[in-house]
Amino acid sequence: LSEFPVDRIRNFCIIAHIDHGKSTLADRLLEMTGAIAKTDKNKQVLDKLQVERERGITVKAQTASLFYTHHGQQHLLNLIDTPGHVDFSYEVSRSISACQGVLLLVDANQGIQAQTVANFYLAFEAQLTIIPVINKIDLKNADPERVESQIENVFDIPREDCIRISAKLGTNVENVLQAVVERIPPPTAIVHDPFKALVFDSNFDHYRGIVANIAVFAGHVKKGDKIVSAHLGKAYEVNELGLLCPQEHPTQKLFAGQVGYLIAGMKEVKEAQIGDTLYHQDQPVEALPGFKPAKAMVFAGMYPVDQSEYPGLRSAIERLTLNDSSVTVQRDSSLALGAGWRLGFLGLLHMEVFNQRLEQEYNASVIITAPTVPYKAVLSSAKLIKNRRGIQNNMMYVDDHRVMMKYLFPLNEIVMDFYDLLKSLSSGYASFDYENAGYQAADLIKMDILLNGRPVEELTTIVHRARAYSTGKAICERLKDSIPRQMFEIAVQASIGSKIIARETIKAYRKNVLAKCYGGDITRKMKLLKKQAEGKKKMRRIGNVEVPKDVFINVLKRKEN
Ligand SMILES: Nc1nc2c(ncn2[C@@H]2O[C@H](COP(=O)(O)OP(=O)(O)OP(=O)(O)O)[C@@H](O)[C@H]2O)c(=O)[nH]1
Repeated sequence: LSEFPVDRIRNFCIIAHIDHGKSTLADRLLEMTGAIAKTDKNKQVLDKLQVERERGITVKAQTASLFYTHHGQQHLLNLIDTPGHVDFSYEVSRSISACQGVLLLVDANQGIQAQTVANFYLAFEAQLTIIPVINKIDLKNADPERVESQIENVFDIPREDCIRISAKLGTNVENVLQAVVERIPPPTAIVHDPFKALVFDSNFDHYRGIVANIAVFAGHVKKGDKIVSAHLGKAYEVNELGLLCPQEHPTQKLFAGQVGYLIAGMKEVKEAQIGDTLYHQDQPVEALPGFKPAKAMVFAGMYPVDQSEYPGLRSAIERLTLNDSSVTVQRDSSLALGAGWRLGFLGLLHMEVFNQRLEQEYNASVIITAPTVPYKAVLSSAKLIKNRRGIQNNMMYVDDHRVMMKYLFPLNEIVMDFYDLLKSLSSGYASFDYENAGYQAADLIKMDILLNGRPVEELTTIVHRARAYSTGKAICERLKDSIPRQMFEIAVQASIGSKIIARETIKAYRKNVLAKCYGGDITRKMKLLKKQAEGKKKMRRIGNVEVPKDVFINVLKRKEN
């Protein structure tokens, strides 16, 4: 690929509420531009991570360069697929910074939802061209008329701008490609200026070191060039670069306006900061503004199951945070668990996904403590919504049937399971998004959970005084259900200071794994014992009690009717 005329380049992403069909539309766009073969097996091709495939959600933004001929002229369209879940909105804002336009995708049946609004404002504030696309018009209950009215009401975009499609069947998807070329402006990149690129994503490859995804804002870069990263001022030689189609496609050069990948002998995670600027060694440029650091909302301790695994886990966490820079990491240590880290996440799903990626991509086994939210402490010594200490702030009608309400909530009330509950109470109709509203004074106390008298650090929580008894009781009951019976009786207690406020008992029981091996087959015996020992690795010892490690998260999820 030689230099591509900048006026025939378009950088865009698809933004939408979760499940409105971004990844499916991306599949169709890839097929129609020949980036991937057209088969019925193309399902969410850009969702490459194992966790994405298992959960059916997009976690990481992915990039693909597509070639599309419009009025006889070849255009280069750089598509960035973005995640829809509220916990991953940081990825959305990063993607947007490399684009000039967005496809705002709305489900023809569900209409505008919480993340549709949040993502719209991200794009709107960045002054991008917004193309409204109404998806799933093939559904029996599709009501594109109504969704167009919502788009007019809420976003002030004329209904004539909307494109009605079915990403699943491919209906009208060609019109989307045309609109991308016709409505979105090309990047304002200048090919003759000195090279300047934004690192908008990076990941660690076991064989090649750090692979940075870059958007070239000016000039060009080629193999063998000496480049500098503005953040550390360190120089590197470019070993490889190319386009993402969506597979890596090595090229000789990358030019202004293009988006691609670059490998330049960066070995350490801190060398490829997301938001960093790259330039030629002999032609320094002013660094780009970079990104606002993501604000962690949920914190949890993370420890190796065995302290000997500490160094391995440290490098796994470092490499994974390179690919997910919204996670904050601080070293921490605990009497019971040894050396570890305190990690900050954007939400609970984010934390679970991070944990799963550590296990799947880095083969790491970790103990994660119960998540907490930040509190500011002063030391001296209605439904669902009323239950969660919510205060209504404002309300706006999206159309006759839908209302958007804003509430002020204590973060700890919504972090664990509010989203799941809201969904089930409203049969899936309600949707939810949040932003930080600052600290507020509240009557909070510290509650400990004890197993046979030993406090379980990971389950210590801060609760509202009025809710201490019911929460303590519920946690004890859930612990009783989730801790397997052991050879002795276990007392499960909740306490405030020295006062016990709830108690459950787990009866004794002996699990003899050898019971089924009648005779003396020693290898079989060893196998079973080894299996049991491996099972125990997933356990954490508190005093003499073995606790399965997933208990720590599950126990704190509330179940309300
Ligand atoms: N009937 C119908 N179903 C569709 C259409 N487009 C997508 N879907 C379905 O909607 C579901 C969600 O689609 P995805 O493409 O995974 O949605 P997404 O917005 O990428 O979801 P996240 O990446 O998790 O945010 C899948 O089951 C798709 O098959 C469509 O045009 N018609």
